[in-house]
Amino acid sequence: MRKIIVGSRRSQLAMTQTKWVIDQLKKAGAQNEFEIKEIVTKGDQIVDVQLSKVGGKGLFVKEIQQQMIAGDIDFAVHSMKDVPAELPEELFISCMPKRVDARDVLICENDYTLETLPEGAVIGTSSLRRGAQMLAARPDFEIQWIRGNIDTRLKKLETEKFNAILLAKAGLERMGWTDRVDFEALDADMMVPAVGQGVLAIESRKEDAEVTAILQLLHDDVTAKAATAERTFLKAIEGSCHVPVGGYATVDGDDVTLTGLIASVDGKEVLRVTKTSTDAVALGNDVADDLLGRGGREILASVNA
Ligand SMILES: NCc1[nH]cc(CCC(=O)O)c1CC(=O)O
Repeated sequence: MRKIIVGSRRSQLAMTQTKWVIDQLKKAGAQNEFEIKEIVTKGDQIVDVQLSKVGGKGLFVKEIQQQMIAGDIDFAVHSMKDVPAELPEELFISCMPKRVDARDVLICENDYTLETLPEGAVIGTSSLRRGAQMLAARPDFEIQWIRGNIDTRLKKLETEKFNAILLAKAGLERMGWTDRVDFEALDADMMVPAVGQGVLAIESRKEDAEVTAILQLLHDDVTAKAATAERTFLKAIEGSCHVPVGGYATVDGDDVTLTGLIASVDGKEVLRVTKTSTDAVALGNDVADDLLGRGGREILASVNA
């Protein structure tokens, strides 16, 4: 029986996700031996810089992809959110396990809530999307950049000037920390989640039929349909990580409903479009076209200028 080598970033979240996938594969009947190979990516080495300024999310996956193409690892578990729209020719997302809660959460100091946070409260986030939507709801807030893994950010809430921080609920859940911290889940209408948030994307080589078959054990079609709509949307607007962009799809029977969002960094302009279709790809493109036509193009141009 072939031993499967699984590449993983060294971060706590990445290792937890990778171990979870291996565990689930075994529970679903995979007989193989799995070995985790830790990979330290450029993205992991850079701290305290706003990520969009140093090359963006792709930093976390590029080196993993290179090792996969070279055959040094057989698959890797990514947060879908961190996977760029375009993959290398040799690779594909062969499995998306069932999505967890896609919403963002607000974690406040001193038992504050979104309602009771004082005027001018300092909110920590590393996401332009979260910052812009927060400012749209509460223009008096001050957004401050915060980086580091989830644990580091939670510590910074205690030790630094932040009154609250914003995180993905999925990260807290996967770490098993939903009991450790008090959080307020933000409605997806008020805070449109990031494309792919809450989804795990397992990447492998297209030609590796054996690994593809094993990973199918965990694949969830509903999740894949929603992720397809969201990622088609993201690709169609050619959104970079320099622009606040969100996309969130839900599936009900054959229907997919997608909300796309483009906002200015200061949250003064927020464009949102929601549409439903049975065709996830057509829907992603349709929502993108609509948003671009309604002023999204101008926002993107002004940020990229
Ligand atoms: N940007 C980092 C990142 N990448 C994936 C998650 C966890 C959420 C997910 O899997 O979608 C997080 C943490 C966060 O955004 O709070």
